[in-house]
Parts: sequence; C-alpha cells; structure tokens
Amino acid sequence: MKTPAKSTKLSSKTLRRRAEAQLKTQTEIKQTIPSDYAAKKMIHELQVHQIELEMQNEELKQARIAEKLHYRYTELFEFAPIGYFSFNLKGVINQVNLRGASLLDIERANLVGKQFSNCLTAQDRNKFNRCLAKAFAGDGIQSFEVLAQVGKHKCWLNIEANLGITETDCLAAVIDITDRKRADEELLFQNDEKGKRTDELVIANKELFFQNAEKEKRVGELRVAATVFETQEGMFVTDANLCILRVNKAFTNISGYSGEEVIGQSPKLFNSGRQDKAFYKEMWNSINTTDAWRGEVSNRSKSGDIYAKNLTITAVRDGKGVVSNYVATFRDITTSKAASEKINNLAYFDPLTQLPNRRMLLDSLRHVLTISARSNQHCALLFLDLDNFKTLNDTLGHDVGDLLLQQVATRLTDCVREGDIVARLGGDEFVVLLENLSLQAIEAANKAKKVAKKIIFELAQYYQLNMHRYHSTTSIGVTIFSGNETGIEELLKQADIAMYQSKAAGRNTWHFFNKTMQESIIARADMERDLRKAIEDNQFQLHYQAQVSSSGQTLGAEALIRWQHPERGQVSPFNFIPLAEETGLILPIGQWVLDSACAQLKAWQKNPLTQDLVLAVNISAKQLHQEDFVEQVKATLKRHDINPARLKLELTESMLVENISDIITKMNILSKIGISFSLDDFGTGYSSLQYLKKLPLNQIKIDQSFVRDLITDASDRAIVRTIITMSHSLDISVIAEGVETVEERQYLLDNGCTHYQGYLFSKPVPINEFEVLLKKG
Ligand SMILES: Nc1nc2c(ncn2[C@@H]2O[C@H](COP(=O)(O)O[C@H]3[C@@H](O)[C@H](n4cnc5c(=O)[nH]c(N)nc54)O[C@@H]3COP(=O)(O)O)[C@@H](O)[C@H]2O)c(=O)[nH]1
Repeated sequence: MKTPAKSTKLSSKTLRRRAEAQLKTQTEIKQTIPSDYAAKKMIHELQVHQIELEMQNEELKQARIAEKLHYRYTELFEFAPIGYFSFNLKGVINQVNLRGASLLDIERANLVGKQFSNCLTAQDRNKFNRCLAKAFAGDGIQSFEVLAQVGKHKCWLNIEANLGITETDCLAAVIDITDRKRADEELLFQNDEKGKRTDELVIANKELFFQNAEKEKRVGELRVAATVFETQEGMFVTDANLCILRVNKAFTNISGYSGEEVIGQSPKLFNSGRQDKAFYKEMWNSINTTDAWRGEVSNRSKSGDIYAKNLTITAVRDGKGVVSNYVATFRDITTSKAASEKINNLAYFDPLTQLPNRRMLLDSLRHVLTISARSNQHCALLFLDLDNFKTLNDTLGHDVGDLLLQQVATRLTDCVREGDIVARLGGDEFVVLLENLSLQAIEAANKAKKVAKKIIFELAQYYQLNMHRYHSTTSIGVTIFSGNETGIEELLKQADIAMYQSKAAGRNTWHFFNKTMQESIIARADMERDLRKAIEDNQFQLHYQAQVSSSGQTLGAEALIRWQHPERGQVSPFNFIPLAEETGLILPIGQWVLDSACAQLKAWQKNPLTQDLVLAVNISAKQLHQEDFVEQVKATLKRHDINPARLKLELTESMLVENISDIITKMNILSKIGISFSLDDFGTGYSSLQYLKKLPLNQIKIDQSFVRDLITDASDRAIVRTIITMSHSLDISVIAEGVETVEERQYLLDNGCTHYQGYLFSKPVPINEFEVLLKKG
C-alpha cells in the first residue's frame, strides 16, 4: 500500500504572496485600513500575517484530513476480509494485505517479491499464469479458482484479477472458497447419494412392479387355465396310472358321462372297439417317446353311440421328469367329418350317378400313369358317349334322361373289375379306366376290346325309365397307354377322337384311337380356324351355274359358294360346307350367300337380259331351323329391294327329317310372298311322299348321282323316270343336275324332264363369265 502524499509546507515567500493576493480581494478588510502609512503598513502586515496564519491552519487541517484518510484507507486495505495482491507481469507479489498473507499462512514480508504461483498446487500454476497474462493483456477482469498449498493443507482460492490504473501491475482480490467448495462437494456427494438412493428406489419399484405383474400373470394364467379347462373341447386329466381325476363340462356334453361317473375310472370305458391293438400300441409309443399323441379315434358315448373325435393326449412330467398326469383334450368331429365327407363327395363325385367326376378321374389317371411308368403295364382309357341322348332328354324330359344316366352308371360299374374306374365326365359322357391289362400292348388291346364289347352289349339292353321302356346305345373310343409319356388330357383327347370315329361309323360301336384319325381331327381344327378367318376377311365368292330349259334358254342359275383360301387356293364347298354346318359357321356364311345372291338379283333386275332370271340359293338345315329364318330372308329381300319371285331356295331332303311342321310353316310364309322352293339331291335320302304333298315345293332336283350313270345303269334310269313321273303327278317342276352329255339330256327330255343344270351347259363360273355366256345365248 502506498503512503499518502504529505502536505508540503509552503515557503514563506509563497505564503506571503498568496496572502497578499487574497488580501486584495477582501474589501471589508481594506475599508478598515487606517490612513497613516506606518499604521497602514503594520495593519497590512498584520492582515497578511493573519491570512498567512489562516492559510497555514487550513493547510494543516487539510494535511490532517489526508492523514486521517490515509490511515482509514490503510486500515481498510489491511484488515479487509479479502486478500488483495498486486502482481507484476511475472506474477511476483509487489504488495499484499494482511488478509492476503493470512490466506496463504505466510508472513507478509516473506511474500513480497515472491512468485505467487509457488503458493499454488502444481496443476493450477499454469492456470494462474494464463489468467494473469490475460489480465495484463487488457482482457478485463479474470475470475478463476485455484487450489493453493497452504502449509500441509490445501485451500481453494477464488481470484479476480484486473490490470491496475498505471498498467504496470495487476491487482487481484483473493478469497478463500474452501468452505464453499467443500459445501458444494458435500452437496454434490449428497446429490449423488440422493441419486443413488433414487435409483435404488426406482429399481425397488421396478422389482415391486415386476413382482406384481408376475403375480397378476400367475393369477391370469390360473384364470386362463380354468377357462381353458372349461372350453368347448372335452378334457379329462388322469394320473400316471390312467385313473381319471378330473373332467370338464364339454367332456360331459360330448360323452354323456358326468364327472362322478368317470372319476376314478380308466379311459378304456370309452373304447368303441373300432381301433385295434396296433393302433393303441402306436399311440402309446408316441406318448412314451414324445410325451404327446394326436389323432382321430372313434369312442362310445354313455348312450352307446359311436362318435369320432380329434384327440390329443399330453403327458405331464413333475420336477424330476416323471410322468405325473396325462391330459386328454378332444373335439367331437362327427358332424364336421360328415360335412367334409359331403364336400369331398361333391368335389370328387358326380351327385347324380355317385360315380367319380372329372376331377377324381384326372387324379386317378395321374396315379395310374405313375404306377404304369414303374410297372410297364398297359392300361386302357375308354371314352363313352350315349347315342341320341339329347333326343331322349328333348322328348321324355330331363328326369327320364337322369334315370337313364343312373342306370348306365350301374351297368358300367358291373362291366368292370373292382379297382377299375368308371367316371362320369358330364352330360352323357362316361370314362372307363382299365388298369394293369398286360405288359403286351396287343394283349391289353384285346382285353380292352372285350370290355368295350361287353359295355356295348350291356348298355344296349332295354332300360325301364319310369313308364318308358327305352333302348339306348353307346359309342366308345379306346386308347391304350403305358407309362406317362402321353399326358392325361392327351389320352382323353385320343379316346374322344376314337369315340367320334365310332359315332361317324354309325354309332353303337367302338374304335381304337389311331394317329391318322388324330391327324384328320387336327386338320379339321385348322380348317375351322381358317374358316372363321375367311368370314372375317371375306374370302368367299359366288359362282353361277346356269339352269337351262329344253330349248337351251337360260332360265336362271344356281349360286355356288367358292372359298379362295390365301394358302390352300380354292377350297371346294364339299370340304368346308359340312364343317361349317357342324360348327354353326354356316349361319354367317349362309347369310353372306343370301345377301350376295340378292345383291346380284338387284343388279340383274336393271337389265332386260337378266331381269327374269331366277337365282337358286342353297339353304342349310341349320339356317332353316333358326327361329327367325323367315324374318332374316324377308329382311334381306327388303334390304336389296328385289322381287321375291326371282329367288329360289334349295333345300335338301335330309333337312326334312326334323321338325317338319315348323319347316312347312316357314316355307308357306315365304312361298306366299313369292319365293320358290326346290328340293335338292332328290332320291338320295329318306323321301316320304307324305310330306312331299304338304310342302309348298316348286321344283324337285334329280340328284346328279342318278344322272351320272343314266345311260349305262338301268336302275338309275328307272329312278329318274319315277322321280319325273311323281313330280308331274304332284304338279311340281323337275330339274336334273349333273347333266354332262347330250345323251343324258336327251334321255331326260324324252322322259319329260325339261330343265337341266350341268357341265353340258356350263360349269359354275364367276359372274362376269356367266354374263358373257348369257350374252352369247
Ligand atoms: N349350304 C350351301 N351349300 C352350298 C353352297 N354352295 C355350294 N354348296 C354345296 O356344296 C356342295 C358342293 O358344291 P359344288 O362343289 O359347287 O358342286 C356343285 C356343282 O359344281 C356340281 N355340279 C353341277 N353340275 C355338275 C356336273 O355336270 N358334273 C359334276 N361332276 N358336278 C356338277 O354339283 C354341285 C351342285 O350341288 P347342288 O347344290 O346339290 O346342286 C354341294 O352340295 C352344294 O350344294 C352354298 O352357298 N350354301
């Protein structure tokens, strides 16, 4: 601490001068100055001296105040409760108050001139030096805590250091914060302890919570166990000796036995006798080795009824691993079993005949193919289709049809060995699968042939269908196979193809499948595909063949369709019309022909040379049997606005077998509006004079098969003459087709046939050629 500056005593000269200066400013003193010089001077001297005295007094007074202040300040400095230090740049103590020295417990005199950092613990010395340097650098007050080595003790000091006013030293206030530090540490420790205790409390809480949860769980488990025991499933518990200890309500419901009736008894009480010893042996084997068994058993209820149940037996072991109990749970599956059997039946059996259905057949075939692949045994697949079944259904009704199917099923089953499969595919189609016929294909075929013959014979026997005695036949296709090289669908197709051959061969017979037959079927499928495309792409054309009178005049023409196939060239109607009829494609084709013919008639109507020509159009059975056939024809006529008298529809004899009354009605309607009818291929079919009379026919066409050998064949001549005579007697005009020679024409003319069609006059030709011929006359 610096000593305050002492009051410097004024020199007498200075004092005199100041007193003189002050006297000049004191007017009241001047007024009292006497006029006498000496007196004046003395008074002046006295006055100056008085002022000098006053000034000295004042100076003394000020010095005393300063001294007092100094001591006060020193007192404050020395006895302040804070240690004050002054350090130089190197950290050497310049000054220190008493508190500072006592903080470090070192005599003040021993501190001044020493490094302060020497009083600190080694680890805090750098910290002190760093902070001191910052203070000297003018970084403001540096506040930091250091640990000082005070004698044998350590003491925490808080230092606040700042650069002094002179900037030559650094002033620092130092306080002992050891107690606070300890209190902090204590607090920290206590907090730590508190934290630890809180953690322990949390753990304890958790443990308690877990214990409660466990308890809850166990209570819940017991509740669940109790509930489970009383579920829909029957349950009983036995001891290790199979003595029943407990049963649940469902047990009583299912078995009919109350708890009292069975507790203490053995489960043998429920035996139905349907399971043999081996069954139980296997069951106990499983329980003894795996502690469980699951399966289906039939048991006897108290009432004596047998019921099926799904049973699970579980062995319960005690802590030592010894079986203490057995728990049996079971469900009555009598109803669900019956239901699943029913479902299975519906899925795999035909409900009408109870025979396996298509799905079951396919499954069986798959199995047979696998077995055959291993054994090399030949098997046979017979595909059956009842002949004219549709007619029976249509005439006597479906109920009667169903009766026939049922009886057929029984007869078929009787025709084959046990193990062979008879299945119904649907409708009137059945399949017979004959297994393990022979290692030799020939022998297998012979055996299959025998079965096929037997089936043909048995199915051809009379059936009693309610009130009706009915005769039916069947067509069979047979394919022989061995191994699994040919797929299931392929085998069915082969047998089907063979069956169609039997149909084509007149029905009521059997045929073996052969490759040629398959090829023709494939060709037919190709043709059908092409025919559909032909309709879409309009690949058809009409050719016209003249119909002439005995004088050679062209009365009209027959429109004959031609198919210009993009790859095959011209396809004959002989090849595609039958297929079109079978597939129904004849309907769009027939309509196209009718439309084209009418369009041609419309064109002819405008020309005097052609306006009287009659155009004959072939109508197929399918077309004629359409319900709206009449409307279609009328609409076509209207669309083209042509005279109906110029249109002639050619029907064939064979078309007149079915629904004759409907045909007559249709013909009559069309006939009334002027359309004429010609009966084609006459003599080749089943001609009944009976219906001939009823039909509104305008013309009969003698089939070319009778004309072809007319000159050489007497019977053809006789037929032709008969047809001509009959036509005349029915007052129907007659035309002969296929007239190729003058002799044929002459014979026909000589016998009264005056209209002809044939190569002698013209082949069927395109319209432009036909019109050229017309012009030529
Ligand atoms: N439903 C429809 N059937 C049609 C249609 N167009 C033809 N057909 C029928 O196709 C069969 C074959 O007809 P096509 O090959 O045209 O044969 C006809 C004539 O070309 C042939 N013919 C005529 N004259 C002679 C002859 O002197 N010699 C000889 N070898 N053949 C001759 O006869 C067939 C005429 O048949 P038809 O109808 O019976 O008068 C045939 O059955 C056609 O009916 C059609 O558009 N729709």
